[in-house]
Amino acid sequence: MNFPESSLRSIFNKYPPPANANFQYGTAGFRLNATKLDSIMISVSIIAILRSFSCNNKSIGIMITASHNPPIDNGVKIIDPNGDMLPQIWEPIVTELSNCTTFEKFKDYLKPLWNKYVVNPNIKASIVIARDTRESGSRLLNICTQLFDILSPFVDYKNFNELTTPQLHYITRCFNDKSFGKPTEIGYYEKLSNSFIELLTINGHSPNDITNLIVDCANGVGADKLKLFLKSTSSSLSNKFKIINDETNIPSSLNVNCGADFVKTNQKLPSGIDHIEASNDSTLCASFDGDADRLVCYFIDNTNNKFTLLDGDKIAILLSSLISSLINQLPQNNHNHNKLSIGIIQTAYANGSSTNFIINELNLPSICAKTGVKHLHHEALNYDIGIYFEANGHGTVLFSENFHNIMISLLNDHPENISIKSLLLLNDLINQTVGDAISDLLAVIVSLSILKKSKLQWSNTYIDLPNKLTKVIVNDRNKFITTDAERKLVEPPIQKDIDHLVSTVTNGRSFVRPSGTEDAVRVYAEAASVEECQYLSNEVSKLVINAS
Ligand SMILES: CC(=O)N[C@H]1[C@@H](OP(=O)(O)O)O[C@H](CO)[C@@H](O)[C@@H]1O
Ligand SMILES: [Mg+2]
Repeated sequence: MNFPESSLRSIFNKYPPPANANFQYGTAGFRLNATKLDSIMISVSIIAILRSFSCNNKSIGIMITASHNPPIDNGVKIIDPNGDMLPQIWEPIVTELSNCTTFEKFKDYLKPLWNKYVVNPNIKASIVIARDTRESGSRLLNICTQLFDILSPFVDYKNFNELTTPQLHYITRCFNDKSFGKPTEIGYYEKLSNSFIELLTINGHSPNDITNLIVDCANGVGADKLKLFLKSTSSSLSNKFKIINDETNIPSSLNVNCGADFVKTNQKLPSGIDHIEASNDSTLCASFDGDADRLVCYFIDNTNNKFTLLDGDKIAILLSSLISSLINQLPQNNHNHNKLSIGIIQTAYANGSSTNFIINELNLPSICAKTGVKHLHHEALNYDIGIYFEANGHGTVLFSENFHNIMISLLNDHPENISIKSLLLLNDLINQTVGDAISDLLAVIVSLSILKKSKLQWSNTYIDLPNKLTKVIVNDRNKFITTDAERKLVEPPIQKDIDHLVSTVTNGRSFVRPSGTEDAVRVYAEAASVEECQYLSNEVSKLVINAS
């Protein structure tokens, strides 16, 4: 009998769940007001231990963050051994355990799971844990480590303290696959730096001739980590970066009037960047979110004095253009690369113009996945090169083993070929586990350099259709049921009415779905003109309100 009942009872009683607990492990794990998370940390830590046992004692990650949410919130999510999200079948298990309000219920639910997975208690589970810079982070992390300490016969853990979310995803994967990289923060910087500098060099560039950058770090963990990255790499690179909103010592400033979500939602400069700076032809502005897994770029267009956003869709197109161009330049005497499949994964929130560009100009397949990066990631795994981005700036490029094998065999025959080498280096530069603001920004810089594109040319690749995203508060968002990658409503029965409204405007598109992270329903509308888009958005919102 190895179930550690008395240890669990003591920690459960120290951090009991509220009597009315109704928690849900959602799109981004648990995310709520930080004062409500104590008991959740216990459930998450135990499930992470069980998940490790169920994966032959591989290391599992626990990341404590609430990304772009306000400073008073926090959250926690579990990272699987290969660096991606906890598989969906485990989500209801974490949810159920977190909602056991008495120790008896908790024990009754947990014990069979424990007995199922902890079959060889002589081999320990392995956990890696980190947090962002939120004020509540160290207290919440300490609850997890208290649990690991009292369960020390069953679990080993390594506490990394502050990391960005993608750094912990990367490190979790490294713990389980030594060939992926060194499982340390320094190892992460080395991998990025070496591949970035070499990519520039072999393509005839140097860090001296890249664009100047102003990076808004949302006053979050990305600020400290970007500085450490720049310190660890060649000094001329740091001359190109101006880091702003880096006040990680003022936790109340996190994501306030700054960061990727603020810039994307408000379509304006964050605080800390003035209009003149952002108008400078030789400067590109970028924003991370609070845990540095999202990136958006932007500038003021001098030709019309307008704020110009380069969002996740534009980043996906830029990276796809580079990858397509490198693939087209591969040596022709070996046809293996014709077998490489490339897919671009978007969600319904991708601007219609970007989808048209992918299909008609890049001649690549565009796949629509459900909202939430785990869905996009999953789809991207179906391709040799799977490029996925949410419009809000979360995304990455996944390179398959087949891709790697083909490149290595091509390199054998053509050891000096720059396109082959560049593709292999991109595989190292771009975080293979999850969207990563630092890595994505470096990939953007490299793409602009190699493709010899200015930010204006990048922005003019295609012109976004006017679009509007609205939040509608309803009594019960769970009444809204969707199908077709969330593009159509099954319930309530208003899809026909939405279709009719869409048909009354030029190039119209609109869909309604319940948010997975907020208690609201989201209405998206796009059309050929701002007026038609506004009209469509208003009318569909009215339908939603009347139907709820
Ligand atoms: C329209 C939108 O931006 N939705 C966001 C938001 O999800 P919702 O389910 O829409 O609340 O938060 C998710 C987690 O951060 C992110 O993956 C997603 O893109
Ligand atoms: Mg984030």
